[in-house]
Amino acid sequence: MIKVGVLGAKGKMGAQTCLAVEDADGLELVARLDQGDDLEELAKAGAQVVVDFTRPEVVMDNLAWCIGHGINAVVGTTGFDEERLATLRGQLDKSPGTGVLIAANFSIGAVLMMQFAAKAAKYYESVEIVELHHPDKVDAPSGTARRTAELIAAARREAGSGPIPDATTTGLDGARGADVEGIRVHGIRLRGLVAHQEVLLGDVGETLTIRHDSMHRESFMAGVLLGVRRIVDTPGLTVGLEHFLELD
Ligand SMILES: NC(=O)C1=CN([C@@H]2O[C@H](COP(=O)(O)OP(=O)(O)OC[C@H]3O[C@@H](n4cnc5c(N)ncnc54)[C@H](OP(=O)(O)O)[C@@H]3O)[C@@H](O)[C@H]2O)C=CC1
Ligand SMILES: O=C(O)C1=N[C@H](C(=O)O)C[C@H](O)C1
Repeated sequence: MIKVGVLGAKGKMGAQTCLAVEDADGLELVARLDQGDDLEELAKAGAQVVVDFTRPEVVMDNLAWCIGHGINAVVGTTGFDEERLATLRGQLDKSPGTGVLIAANFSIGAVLMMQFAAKAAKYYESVEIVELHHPDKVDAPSGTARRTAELIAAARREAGSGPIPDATTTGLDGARGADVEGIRVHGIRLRGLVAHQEVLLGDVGETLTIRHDSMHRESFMAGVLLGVRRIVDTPGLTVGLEHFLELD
């Protein structure tokens, strides 16, 4: 049995994760912590893996504590950039044997959407991302959109693609979305939505749209459970659930 603790257990994703872990073979839910709870409870409960679905502003402190205590972590919380990842690598170097998985999105379909978009990106002159979420989301752009843009930008750099055409010289602030490594990302917040994303690619005479929709938070749970099962044998930092899916 793998002993699992959940951070952010009263939140939307944390609560769903507790249900999934309780139902899963080979996993035991030993701690549910939320805002104001003492992280020491995780150690007292013997947690081997902590799943973090909290907030971008607290996740780094949570991870420093987990790594310092040699507890593996599966992280869905957003807000990761290269600087944060480098900090984690440095902490993990001092705690050999401990593993951390950072996954912008645990839905298998969303992982595929990101991979397909990165693969398609070099064939099209234009590419933009539209992410659509529930209005209670605190961060924008979404972690998924940011990661998708980074993957697309890397693929285009590798292929030697030119700049994306855009003749805009005047406009209102925000009208062309956020710029993530040269890729435009647009955010929609709408009651009724959960988590959705479109990657639009265009070239002369044609467009390709790659869209993924999470209609329920259960869509993330297969990926979370896979992450929990794999991270106990995967020391160091893993960025992206694709590394635990045999995609090639
Ligand atoms: N990777 C993925 O597949 C997915 C990632 N996410 C990401 O996960 C994160 C959480 O999303 P969601 O569940 O919707 O958000 P919620 O706001 O519903 O839940 C977050 C929970 O964490 C609690 N919390 C805040 N600070 C701490 C702390 N220091 N220790 C423990 N708990 C704390 C919050 O309490 P309080 O409300 O009192 O602050 C709240 O209960 C977001 O960053 C979101 O983008 C979401 C869906 C899928
Ligand atoms: O806050 C959410 O809901 C989600 N957050 C993640 C993100 O920012 O990409 C994953 C998914 O989009 C749902």
